Amino acid sequence: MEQKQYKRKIYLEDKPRAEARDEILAAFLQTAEIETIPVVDALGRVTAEPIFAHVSMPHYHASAMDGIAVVAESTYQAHEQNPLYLKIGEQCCFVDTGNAIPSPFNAVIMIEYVHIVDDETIEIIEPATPWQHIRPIGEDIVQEEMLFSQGHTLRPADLGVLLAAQELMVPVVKKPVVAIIPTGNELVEAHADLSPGKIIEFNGTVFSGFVRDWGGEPRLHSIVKDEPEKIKEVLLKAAETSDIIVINAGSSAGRKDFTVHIIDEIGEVFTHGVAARPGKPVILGKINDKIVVGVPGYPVSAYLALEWFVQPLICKYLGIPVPKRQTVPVKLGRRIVSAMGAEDFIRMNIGFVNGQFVANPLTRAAGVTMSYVRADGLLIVPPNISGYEQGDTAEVELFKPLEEIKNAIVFSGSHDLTIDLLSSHLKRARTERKIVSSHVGSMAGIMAIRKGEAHVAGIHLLDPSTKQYNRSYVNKLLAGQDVVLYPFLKRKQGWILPQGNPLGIENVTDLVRTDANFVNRQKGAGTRILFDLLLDEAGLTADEINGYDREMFSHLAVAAEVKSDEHGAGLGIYPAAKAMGLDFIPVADEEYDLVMKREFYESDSGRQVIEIIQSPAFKEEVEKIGGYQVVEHAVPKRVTEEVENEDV
Ligand SMILES: Nc1nc2c(c(=O)[nH]1)N[C@H]1C(S)=C(S)[C@@H](COP(=O)(O)OP(=O)(O)OC[C@H]3O[C@@H](n4cnc5c(N)ncnc54)[C@H](O)[C@@H]3O)O[C@H]1N2
Ligand code: MOO
Repeated sequence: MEQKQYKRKIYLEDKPRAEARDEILAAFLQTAEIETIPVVDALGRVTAEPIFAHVSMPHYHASAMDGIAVVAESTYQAHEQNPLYLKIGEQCCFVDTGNAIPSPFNAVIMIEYVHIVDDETIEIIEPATPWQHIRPIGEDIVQEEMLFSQGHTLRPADLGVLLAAQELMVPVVKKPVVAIIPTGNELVEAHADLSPGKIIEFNGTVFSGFVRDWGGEPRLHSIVKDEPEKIKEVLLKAAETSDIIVINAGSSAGRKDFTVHIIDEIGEVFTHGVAARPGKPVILGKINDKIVVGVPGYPVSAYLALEWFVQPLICKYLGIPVPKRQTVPVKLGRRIVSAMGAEDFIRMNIGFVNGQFVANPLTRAAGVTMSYVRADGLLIVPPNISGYEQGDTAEVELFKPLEEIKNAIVFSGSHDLTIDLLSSHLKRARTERKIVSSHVGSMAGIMAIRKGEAHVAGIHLLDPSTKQYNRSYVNKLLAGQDVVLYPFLKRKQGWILPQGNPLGIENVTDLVRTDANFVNRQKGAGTRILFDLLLDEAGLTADEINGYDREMFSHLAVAAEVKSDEHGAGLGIYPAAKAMGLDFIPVADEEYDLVMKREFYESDSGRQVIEIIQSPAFKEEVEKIGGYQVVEHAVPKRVTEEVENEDV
């Protein structure tokens, strides 16, 4: 088949998000269909009509207590000094909670206040009032009463009410069918063999989850190749069989991004590009009166665009308001820059430190799904401001319950595998506490403690002048603060080398001798400081090292680089080498310690962290990783006292 040539679309619009949304909402004319389904299947569904009770509850006068049923008026003389004797079966009868009250009785006396004299007689010393301890007909639900109006989302207790009122079937709004079409020649199924350029298709599954959560019925199409005729065919089919169409990727300016042209050809395009980042290259249009939402390929952009445009469509169809997230004011731990003219959606970590919520941005790259997965909330920077200064207060939409955020232990500084282990041990201990960590490096971790933005920081900073780890930095940067430096781990730092060490590298001089392609760490990283010290000790300079300027931000990234290069070499921790199947030659024992404010250290959370660290189970697991040793019987030292005595 001959393929039509489409011109690349280079410039996108910057339409305000609300305007773009209102346009498609106005054009979305699907009338909701109604279906009548069994109540037992109706959880989360939206009522399509008002629902009235078929029967009352209770539908008879029922005893509310275990006891005896009496005629109230016949008990009025009963008194402590004047006990009244009633004949069982004639003047009273036994009833249990829920039993029907036989005629002519009209009150129940609880069994605790009844003295059973013999098989035929009971004695009471207090009168009963009419209808006491009786649930009259319709106490709960009256026949013909309106139980729910239309547009009500059914919750578990609502289903109980419907069954109790003998409403067995319930008319609900049919779930709008949302076609989800992943496109792209590069996409493969998750089980496929991977080669560079191949991308696992996962957006479709994420979209399906969102659609289901919002009350729609997802229909996930198999991967469609970047062939205009094929895409056209699938879109036209979807327009016949679904209420809303979502097409993924091909929304931008790439050579194969022709979705917009296709929609334009077989339908109408309202919008191509909204003033929001990420998520800008959205396409909104319609095909045969069905709204089509073209969401960008990058996952985070896609999730956001789906929430902006598909959720409101589903809610409109169901006749319910778009749910809003709870918001909370937070202090910003970092400066946030935002381009004017567009909204910025920034995923944030939020912690509760020193009585206030502190939030830090996660990466803003739209391809990093973990930034969405890890986020506690979303900061939406309006289009008319250029960002916030560090320390400013801003409102953040919450992804999680506030309580969960309040219970989080905010971990900053340099990340280490063992912190994830610590986190999982906290979970195993079934506490409500958990660790949220932002990996900012040792120096920034100390600063976070200083500014009261983190509870604990992991640090490994070698002081070249003293050749000691951590202490001098804490003394200097946290002078005058009541903090604890907790010796935590010794971890092996060493040369990370290709398998079999083809260049025969054993020390820093060998790097120069063999002209190896060194992979460095970023400035401020503990490993970088160690490397500089090794250079210095060997009397070498940075410009003698091939690759000194090639900076990676993690041990694993260094190992990954070394793995891809026969002549590569890096410095890092053993587990990174092990993870990539590389050789490792130990160079030094690095001290990875924890810094925390004394207030935290002495709090329940702090104590629990220390308890776990000192537990044999934790130590064993850490040491099993290899290259680690937990500092035995680590006793916290009072840094403050030393600080006070030191000239800093
Ligand atoms: N020259 C320009 N290039 C790009 C622009 C631009 O304005 N000018 N915009 C960038 C932005 S912003 C975004 S967002 C993306 C949007 O790209 P497309 O919608 O055209 O999508 P693709 O290029 O096909 O894919 C991008 C990327 O997304 C991932 N992806 C795609 N589909 C899936 C899927 N089903 N499951 C998982 N992941 C998926 C994948 O990593 C793709 O590489 O364009 C920028 N470029
Ligand atoms: O704006 Mo794109 O949507 O950053 O990722």
